[in-house]
Amino acid sequence: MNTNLQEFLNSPLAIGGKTIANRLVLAPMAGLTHIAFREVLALYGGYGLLYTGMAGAKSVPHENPKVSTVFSWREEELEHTVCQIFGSVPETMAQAAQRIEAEGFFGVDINCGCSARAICRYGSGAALLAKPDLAAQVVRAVRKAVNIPVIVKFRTGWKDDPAHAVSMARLFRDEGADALIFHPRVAPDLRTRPPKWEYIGLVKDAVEVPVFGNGNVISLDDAAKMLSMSGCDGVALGRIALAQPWIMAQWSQGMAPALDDYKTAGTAMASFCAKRFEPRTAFLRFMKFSPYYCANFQFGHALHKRLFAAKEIDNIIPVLEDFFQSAPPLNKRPTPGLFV
Ligand SMILES: Cc1cc2nc3c(=O)[nH]c(=O)nc-3n(C[C@H](O)[C@H](O)[C@H](O)COP(=O)(O)O)c2cc1C
Repeated sequence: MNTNLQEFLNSPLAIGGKTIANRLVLAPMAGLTHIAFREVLALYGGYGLLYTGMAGAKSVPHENPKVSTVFSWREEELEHTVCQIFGSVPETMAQAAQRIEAEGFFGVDINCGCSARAICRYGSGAALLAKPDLAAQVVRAVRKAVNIPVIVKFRTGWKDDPAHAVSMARLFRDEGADALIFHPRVAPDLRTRPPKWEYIGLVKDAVEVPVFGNGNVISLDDAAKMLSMSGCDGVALGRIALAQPWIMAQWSQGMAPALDDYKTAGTAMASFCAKRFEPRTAFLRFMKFSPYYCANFQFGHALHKRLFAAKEIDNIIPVLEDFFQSAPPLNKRPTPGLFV
């Protein structure tokens, strides 16, 4: 373990009027970074910030946290959890941000990166990168509405043009964003081509607010390379945190995972999904997590099939118990076909 890197990851960082204790952040992932998965992460710790999945700004003011699968939390995680919203109407985004502040979240994040058709169709997510004036109005309205940190997560844009990313970063900063998470891929590219980490340095150099780099960081070497290439202030981890929920504790605190941790993470995810969601939703949420988790194992495809065939959340733990009987061999890096 590189002690300088570990020290850096554990160094505090000011975001707006608040400070995070550690530079590793869970990236938002819809249907995945929900209350149950964040409880799995909390078994290990090692992070500075957690994220919800994206929540529709229109529905946030009316959400009931007791039944919502997106807008729900544990009290003890609120102070280090950011709620991400998507939308394109400045007043609606501002109202959602006010509810998020009133509930006690660390901050609010504006989604300017999601390129799914269902989101972009209404001008939200990455569609805002094609409309800088509207994006500016959205960030301005949210900034005016709340005192908590405002973060913007965004991509390069719709073309492979780093100058556009730099100008959007300046625009977000000018409108009052306290930090940025930058995923240097063009919007139409889901995750097929590698992200261009060299663009992260351009964004970092353009603004004074903290910039978190994101995209394809799987190993500690990847994190070290992204940080040294770009000088960014921290790293946001998506899929690897799903596959290995201890990864942030491993990198920042030297936790050493054993095969038992793989079993514990899977069984904890199944029981926390069962505790938080209705049985059908619990099973679907577990199955959304399953490919990333199964990507850890040499026979991951077979495990994924067995979990799917289990059909109900209550049948998941017995499948996992059986799978771990034979000390399943691990992959060095997650299987690409599952880790999508
Ligand atoms: C299934 C899935 C859902 C995602 N949902 C969101 C989302 O709700 N909001 C967002 O800003 N990014 C979302 N992302 C993008 C991730 O936050 C992250 O930018 C991307 O996965 C690249 O990081 P990684 O290589 O560390 O996974 C999602 C990614 C995945 C795989």
